[in-house]
Amino acid sequence: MPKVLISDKMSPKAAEIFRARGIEVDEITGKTPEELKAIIGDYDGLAIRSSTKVTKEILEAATNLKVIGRAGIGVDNVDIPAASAKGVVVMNTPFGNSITTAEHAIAMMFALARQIPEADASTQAGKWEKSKFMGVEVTGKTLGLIGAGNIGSIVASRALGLKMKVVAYDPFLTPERAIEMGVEKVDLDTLLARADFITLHTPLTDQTRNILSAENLAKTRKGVRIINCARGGLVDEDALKQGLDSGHIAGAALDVFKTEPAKESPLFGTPNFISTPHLGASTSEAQVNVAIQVAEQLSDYLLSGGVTNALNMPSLSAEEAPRLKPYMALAEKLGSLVGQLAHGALDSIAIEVEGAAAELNQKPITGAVLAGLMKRYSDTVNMVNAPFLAKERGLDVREVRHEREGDYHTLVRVTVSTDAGERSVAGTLFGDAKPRLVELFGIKVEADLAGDMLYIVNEDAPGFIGRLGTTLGEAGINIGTFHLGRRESGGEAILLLSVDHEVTSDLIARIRTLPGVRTAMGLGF
Ligand SMILES: NC(=O)C1=CN([C@@H]2O[C@H](COP(=O)(O)OP(=O)(O)OC[C@H]3O[C@@H](n4cnc5c(N)ncnc54)[C@H](O)[C@@H]3O)[C@@H](O)[C@H]2O)C=CC1
Ligand SMILES: O=C(O)CCC(=O)C(=O)O
Repeated sequence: MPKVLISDKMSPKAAEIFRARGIEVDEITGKTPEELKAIIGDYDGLAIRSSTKVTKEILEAATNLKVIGRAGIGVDNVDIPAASAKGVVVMNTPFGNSITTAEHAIAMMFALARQIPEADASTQAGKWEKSKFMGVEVTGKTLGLIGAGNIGSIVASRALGLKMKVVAYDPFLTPERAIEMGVEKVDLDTLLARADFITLHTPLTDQTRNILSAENLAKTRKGVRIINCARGGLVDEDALKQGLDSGHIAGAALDVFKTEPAKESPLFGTPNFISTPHLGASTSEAQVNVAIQVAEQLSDYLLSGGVTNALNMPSLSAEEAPRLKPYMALAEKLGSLVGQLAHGALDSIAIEVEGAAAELNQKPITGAVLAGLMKRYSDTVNMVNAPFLAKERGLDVREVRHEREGDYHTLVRVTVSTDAGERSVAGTLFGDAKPRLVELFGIKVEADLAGDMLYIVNEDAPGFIGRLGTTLGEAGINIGTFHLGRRESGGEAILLLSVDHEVTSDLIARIRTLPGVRTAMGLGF
């Protein structure tokens, strides 16, 4: 039974779902990195929010971990390259808290426009400072949206409903989508120059880090109000403080900080500065949404291989997963076979699917072929990290789809190019589930690829099989299955034998001395 750890505070719905789906679950929150490292090795899945930092060190200790699920959007607390390299799938729940976070940004905008937190504190202190708090209307004002994705577009729609004008800076926003959203697409400098309110909704990346730098803040209009409910690090906090102190910036609202938890900051106590402790996603609705989604996604992956919202591998629905399972087994075997048989430095690989296989999602098949192929380079390779490993090695991967059926109703063919030439193998599924090799280097052969095998290329001549049988018998090797293929009578023949014992180098050396043998090697599946 798979085991999942919930390491951040999450709606009880998550644990309920795991248990209902037959997954053992522990809820252990508030652990230090050292404490987490000590226990993570027990778990197949990890469900987190933003407090748990899944670093390379944690991943190194996570010897059984297969999947990490972020109940939320931002995954900057997960070392995704390290997870990918380890073959751990990383998923998020990209929509469950978007409305809630957009509403928080709008709430912050109103709080700034009417100085609600300060007016509240003053009133409750018995001051009744009616003339001190003069607000501004948002109607007719320009909202500058930096990042027009899921949350940004919800913020835009709410702002348009409030009769604001919305200008958006997002390099990936198409003109058509901008029209559909009812916003004006502008460049960053134009946004900075025109916006009365600026709200940030981008992930933290190398391109967005410090996007509101001192230099960019200086380009804003006097009296601008700034809201960040996305990620700390998007705004230069020192420059923001200076802008507030000088009066150039009329107000700033931060839900997120460069360092969290932000227990101290030069901004604290600054007039017209308001903050919340990363509450963007904190509504009961959003927390139930993300808890349900993360638990369903992790369960699907652990129980059936279904992949939804993964950031480091292609999606695969829970319905598709069982159909693809035998193909992945076939693909992995073909990748492994071609990896064991190919000589020289790998240059490129083509993965072709034909007939029924062409109706399926090809990415998982490709991942499985690459995992089989890369097994000879790494013990920890799987279909998640194999594409990354292949890329790292500069391997050119090509996917080809032929809808027509050939000799078989379904076929997967793998062709590798090395500096020694091209090698191709192909396999099918018998009875829709049994992987079977049907072609090896252009020669038709039918074989199961399982356990220890002997691969021999010889001249097709009478007496050879007898001599081989004697050699194997003398070595105490029992033959399980025997498969023969040849180009033409008297030409080159290929023998694939499954044997009950590991094929030693001594045995290979003896087989190579038999007359007519061109190649002999052991294979393992
Ligand atoms: N405060 C909180 O509790 C929460 C914060 N967030 C944060 O909000 C961020 C946005 O979430 P979504 O809208 O769902 O993500 P999304 O991926 O749908 O949208 C992000 C947008 O940023 C744009 N973008 C990327 N690089 C950019 C750049 N250099 N300049 C301008 N735009 C750029 C993208 O094109 C995309 O349209 C998340 O990455 C997360 O960090 C999300 C949920 C809760
Ligand atoms: O889980 C949370 O409270 C934070 C949410 C968040 O920042 C996100 O989803 O990116």
